[in-house]
Amino acid sequence: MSPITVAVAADNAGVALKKLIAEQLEGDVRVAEVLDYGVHDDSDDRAYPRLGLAAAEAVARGDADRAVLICGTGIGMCISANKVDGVRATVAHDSYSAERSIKSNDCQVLTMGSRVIGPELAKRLVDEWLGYSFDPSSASAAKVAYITDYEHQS
Ligand SMILES: O=C(CO)[C@H](O)COP(=O)(O)O
Repeated sequence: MSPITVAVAADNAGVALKKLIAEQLEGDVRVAEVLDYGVHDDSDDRAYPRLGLAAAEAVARGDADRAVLICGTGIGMCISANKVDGVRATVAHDSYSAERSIKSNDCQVLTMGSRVIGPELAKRLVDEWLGYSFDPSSASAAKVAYITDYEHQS
């Protein structure tokens, strides 16, 4: 896989973890570029959908290949990102879910909760997650296509 562009975003609950994840991504040879959609410090109290939607829209436009979004639980970021056409987002705080989010579901967006997961585990999951890719010839592809078809109907 050639190096990819990863968007990151967080609300003020997740900004400290986002900084750690962004630093790790910037030092990873599998990542060509990190696009940071904010917030940049915890005095910025913009609500999570504003940040998460901006990053998810970057994925939908093709400006980013993937995104890592962080709030207190990861849930609000996940709900927000999934509202953007063509974006599949998941909360994952364990290795197996992070893996299957790519291999089964072709998710472009991983969300995590800074109040749920510790920084070292979060960094490890992101490292593993970068190593997975979706196989469009797999049996999972038709299942994901069903979701995309539904999205295009509405
Ligand atoms: O975790 C969040 C949303 O899922 C966010 O960081 C905090 O949201 P709040 O509990 O509504 O303030």
